[in-house]
Amino acid sequence: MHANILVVEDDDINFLVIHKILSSNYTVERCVSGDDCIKFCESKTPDVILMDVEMPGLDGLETCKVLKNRDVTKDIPVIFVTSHREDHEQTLCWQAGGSDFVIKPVNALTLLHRVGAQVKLQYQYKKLKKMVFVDGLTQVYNRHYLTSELVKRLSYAKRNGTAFSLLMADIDWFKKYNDFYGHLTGDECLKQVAQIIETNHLRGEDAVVRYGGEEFVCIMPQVDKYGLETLTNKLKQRIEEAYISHEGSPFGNITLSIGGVYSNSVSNVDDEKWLQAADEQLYLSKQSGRNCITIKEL
Ligand SMILES: Nc1nc2c(ncn2[C@@H]2O[C@H](COP(=O)(O)OP(=O)(O)OP(=O)(O)O)[C@@H](O)[C@H]2O)c(=O)[nH]1
Repeated sequence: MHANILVVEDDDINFLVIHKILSSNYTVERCVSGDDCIKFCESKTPDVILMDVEMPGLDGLETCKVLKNRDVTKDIPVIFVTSHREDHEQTLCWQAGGSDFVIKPVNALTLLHRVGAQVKLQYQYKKLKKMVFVDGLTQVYNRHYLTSELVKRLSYAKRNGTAFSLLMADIDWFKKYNDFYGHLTGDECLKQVAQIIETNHLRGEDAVVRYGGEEFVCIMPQVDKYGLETLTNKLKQRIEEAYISHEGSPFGNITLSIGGVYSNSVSNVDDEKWLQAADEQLYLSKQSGRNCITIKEL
């Protein structure tokens, strides 16, 4: 099972030993301090972290506590690497939120088994999460995901003073499409549209959600007004260029009406307000004749 392992270790020799043991089974990356590790996890999500307990600056226990307090990193299992064997030291590892620990000097087989167990658990956890949060027909996220993620993502953007955008897109005249082509072809059309929307979002942190029958929501952390305008225009164009024939529509092909809201520096973390504002913009697009985009600042 392939996985990315982050080793947080300030000592070169210790790192080389761990790297030698793990690198034939996993991709191994390194951070040399607690702060380095926290920064690393803001842009990447390792499957498992191997954390040295004793490091200058933020030690391994404190670093683990920070990771466990953040929504985006709290589910990454942390295995401590410690030279302490005392009961009290072991208790501290569990209390900091560690999933396991190995004693230095590390035994190669023990390390491989401990890491392997966490990788397997993480793989099963991700699979289960996908089943709960992914829409069966289109394979994009479902509404449960939006309910659980949107507030978290908005809070994160507010804490960091970053931009955020959200768009709501609805297929035009879709009832007529179903009436003309039948429900099964309608399902295929939904799958194709979902695919086009998803490939329009290349950043891993963007998320595409099937919000209703023929309605999709995209959440886009760190996307400002300019980014939202670019992405929505590109999406409208991509749907048009897919030329999905729609005899019941005055446009002759499948089109989208799009409503978008953005904040260049998030202050409002009320998810309902964001969705309602995007819905209002979508309504304006429908009112303006469909196949168009309406955007507003929140
Ligand atoms: N094939 C298929 N159709 C669906 C699914 N979910 C919802 N729909 C259909 O989507 C259609 C939505 O119709 P309306 O809400 O009237 O919207 P519309 O016809 O797209 O009209 P406008 O949005 O005003 O342009 C209904 O006919 C639903 O039955 C689905 O999973 N599969």
